[in-house]
Amino acid sequence: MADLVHDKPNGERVPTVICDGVDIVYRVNGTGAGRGSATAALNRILSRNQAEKAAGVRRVHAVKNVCFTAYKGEAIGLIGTNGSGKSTLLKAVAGLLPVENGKIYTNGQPSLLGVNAALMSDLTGERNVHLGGLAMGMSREQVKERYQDIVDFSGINEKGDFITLPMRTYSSGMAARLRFSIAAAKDHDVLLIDEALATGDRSFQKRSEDRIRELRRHAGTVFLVSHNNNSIRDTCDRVLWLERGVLRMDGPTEEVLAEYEAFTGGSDKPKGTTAPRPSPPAKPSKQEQKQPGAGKVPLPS
Ligand SMILES: Nc1ncnc2c1ncn2[C@@H]1O[C@H](COP(=O)(O)OP(=O)(O)OP(=O)(O)O)[C@@H](O)[C@H]1O
Repeated sequence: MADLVHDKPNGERVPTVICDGVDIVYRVNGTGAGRGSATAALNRILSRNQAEKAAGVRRVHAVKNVCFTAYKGEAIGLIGTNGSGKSTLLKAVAGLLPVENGKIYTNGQPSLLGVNAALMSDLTGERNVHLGGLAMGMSREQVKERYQDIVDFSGINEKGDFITLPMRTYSSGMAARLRFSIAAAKDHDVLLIDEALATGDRSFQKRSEDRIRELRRHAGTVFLVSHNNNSIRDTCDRVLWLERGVLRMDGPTEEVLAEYEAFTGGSDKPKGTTAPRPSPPAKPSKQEQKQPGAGKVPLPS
């Protein structure tokens, strides 16, 4: 990953993430074919692809030739039906997955906040706030200073003194709220949020959305993966729509959501899931037209 320029005094938009022709491929071992030393010997003389085939490695091409540029101050929604590559792309931007082809450039440190982000279930919420804060790069003093705000934001203590109980006693929603609150306590250069808003009650979602807006004001870039189109509407001004690993559309939230909702019939499942149907034509947005490679790409059949 390369570092980009930090600030432009002439008011030009500052890029924070550039994805340039990114392909991401998972390799799944143990899908049945050859084993043992004969295979190992064969692997040495075959090309990588042939060797993987011989060893029973299945390739899952999760993200295909994705190009976009994100700028400081943007909140970008990532949408698409199940298995379309949203989480995979987010992990790659966070630097947690290698790319097969292409490049990802980031300006500043990306932080991935997933609902599965690891906190220690045997430790109390309080300890997790401290450890989580340190793990995100806050100093001890900063964590101490922000501790009460984090707990208040999470709402964990609204129904009793839960913060001093081990996290294994929390409901999944409570745990997800605490994770979000810890991550949101810091100003991030690039904050990547995977479904965090899907958990928690409406008032917590509202607080989270407000906090995302605040993070944007502090000049970061926020990516939000969500199946909740209303959260995307309330939070994001730009949306990337991935379908079967391909960037299908990149543009203003309303334009992209309108096409997406026509495609899915308003829900997250494409209409007529029993038989494949041709997708409706979607116009590239003005923004897409300006950004090479960020336009609509035909889906593979
Ligand atoms: N660890 C993995 N190993 C192999 N294949 C994987 C792995 N993780 C994801 N995939 C595959 O990659 C593709 C994209 O998955 P991904 O989780 O990125 O989709 P998604 O859009 O985030 O889905 P969802 O909306 O259901 O969370 C899917 O085909 C999935 O089966």
